[in-house]
Amino acid sequence: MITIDRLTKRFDRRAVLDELTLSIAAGDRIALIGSNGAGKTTLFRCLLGQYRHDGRVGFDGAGAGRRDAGALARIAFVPQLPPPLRMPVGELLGFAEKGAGADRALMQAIAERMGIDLDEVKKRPFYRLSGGQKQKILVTVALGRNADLMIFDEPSANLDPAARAVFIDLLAERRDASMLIASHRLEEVAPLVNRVIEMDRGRVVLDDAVMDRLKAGEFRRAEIVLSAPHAPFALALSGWGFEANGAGTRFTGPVPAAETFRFLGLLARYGSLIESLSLDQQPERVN
Ligand SMILES: Nc1ncnc2c1ncn2[C@@H]1O[C@H](COP(=O)(O)OP(=O)(O)OP(=O)(O)O)[C@@H](O)[C@H]1O
Repeated sequence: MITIDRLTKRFDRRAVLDELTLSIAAGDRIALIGSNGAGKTTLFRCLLGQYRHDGRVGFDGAGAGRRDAGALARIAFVPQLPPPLRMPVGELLGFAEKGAGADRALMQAIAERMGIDLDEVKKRPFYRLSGGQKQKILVTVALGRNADLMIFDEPSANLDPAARAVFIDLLAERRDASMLIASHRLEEVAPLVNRVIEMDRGRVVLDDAVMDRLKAGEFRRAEIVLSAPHAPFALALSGWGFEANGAGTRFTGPVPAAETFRFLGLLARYGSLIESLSLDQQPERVN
């Protein structure tokens, strides 16, 4: 669907994307991870034709390097920072409907589930809404139509926990859609994706089509060594059925293969305590 070939973007001569090469196929549901400043947003902006760049971005193999309006219209994008739109929300929804083929009834239903009343906010200028309300409207617009690819840049950052859970459900209901989701909460988006791409300093450092390989009923054996005992960590791991040594510094146990990312997401919270971690590559069956 999209082929990115040696994409380089410089700001003030500094390469923020550095010969990045990647292809995205229909049906890919990608979690894009990487530390602050890794280049995720810049990649999206290049994909969407908002930045000039070196290298090529091709859609559907048609004239690599060319992006016509038609190709871009097939992408729904929810930015990390909502644009400062002065137009009333009702007008924005009208544009989505008439200009981008969004379905009014579907948007209404999505907004309701996200916990925002469209009738109540339709007269208000978009930029006057709260951060979470803006995000809910942008998600409503993005999910209110049948885009070929949905790109979300930290979509749940401003959402309250209830809306975040609904948002994840809404995405899970679109199992067949292609998605590219930048998130610092891998554990949250892991159940939605079939591919994880990690960026570091403008390059792809990991590209793993993992989830489809993971079969229900397979486990990986993990061993974690801490620099010091830590009661909250021990409690969290006991919930996963892990055993601890007497000193409370070495933990071993099974990780359901399909939950690998959720498990690693949990460990990430205790990163500074972890001295070593091993996770068997070969899944084993536990009866
Ligand atoms: N318009 C710009 N002008 C100059 N530098 C920029 C511009 N936009 C981004 N950068 C720089 O490019 C680098 C990558 O930024 P980018 O927003 O793509 O990172 P990111 O991976 O999305 O980060 P985060 O996880 O914090 O959202 C950063 O060092 C940032 O300061």
